[in-house]
Amino acid sequence: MPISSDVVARLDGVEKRYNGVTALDGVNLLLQRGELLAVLGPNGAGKSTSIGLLLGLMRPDRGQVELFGLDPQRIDARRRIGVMLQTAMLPPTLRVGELLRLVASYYPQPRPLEESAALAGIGDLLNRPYGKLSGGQQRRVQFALALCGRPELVFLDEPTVGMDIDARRKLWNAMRTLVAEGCSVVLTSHYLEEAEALAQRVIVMAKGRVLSEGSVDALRAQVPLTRIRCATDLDPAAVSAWPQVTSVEREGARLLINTSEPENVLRRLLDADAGLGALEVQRAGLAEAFTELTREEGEQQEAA
Ligand SMILES: Nc1ncnc2c1ncn2[C@@H]1O[C@H](COP(=O)(O)OP(=O)(O)OP(=O)(O)O)[C@@H](O)[C@H]1O
Repeated sequence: MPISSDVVARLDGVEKRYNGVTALDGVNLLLQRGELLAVLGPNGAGKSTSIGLLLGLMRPDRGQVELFGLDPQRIDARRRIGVMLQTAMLPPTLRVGELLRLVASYYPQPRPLEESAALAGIGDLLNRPYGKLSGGQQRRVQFALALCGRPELVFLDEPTVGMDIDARRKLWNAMRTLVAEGCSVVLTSHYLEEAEALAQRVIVMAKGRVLSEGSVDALRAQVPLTRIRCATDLDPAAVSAWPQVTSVEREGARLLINTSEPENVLRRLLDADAGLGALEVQRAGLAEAFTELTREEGEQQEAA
């Protein structure tokens, strides 16, 4: 079947094993032009392996891998991507401006240096040797290197680890700018709020398989939980035995209740405790959906 030119990256029925360990077990993934796809999953889920295959760093045992419809090891495919991996080995004595010029020279139509520096918020670091920067500053330089070639597709593997909140927000804005320019982004992250804030589409992986795929809203809807928080003297163990209560935690004087039937549980709470106060009711976020999905997967595998 011909692949639409809007597909920039594709894994099709991909299997990958390392000495008997199955890292990917039949993974399908399509990335469209101009979308930000977040790949989520617990440690060992297969996220880095999926990215490594798309970067041509390794070959699949089965299935097909394509970048812009080409073999990912082809130079004409690689010139269209930018990459920020979890670890970067960059020469510590080179100044940031020199590094940016060097990496930009690999690309046919790079961004002007000032534009890359402004997007990554490193305008004041250009004359500093890379090795003398803080961890968070180095991450911002690595981000600038990923986007300096004006790539059509950027891979960001846990890009905001080690950044303070301000730097993280700035990087989020820069990612939004890239996407607005039509660039596609593959983002892996352990910060679920990052996926929630940025992603058009989310893939949840566990144990080498894709468990769920869709928008953040669709993923949330798969786990229709509501979170009730209130100050009460009720016994958490008793509340957790009520029907449709998924979990109960104590947070100081408050209880945190997850439920699929918030109206019924609220009615019962108010009846049971006339002194109940500080009530908050909130739809569960991506974090709860993600925990629920990966927990179910673990239980199914244990039962099998
Ligand atoms: N080079 C390797 N040799 C042997 N096993 C490997 C190798 N790389 C990955 N694995 C195994 O493959 C599986 C998937 O690993 P992968 O690094 O893709 O997961 P991940 O989702 O990126 O995890 P993390 O969130 O911890 O980065 C794991 O069981 C891992 O131990």
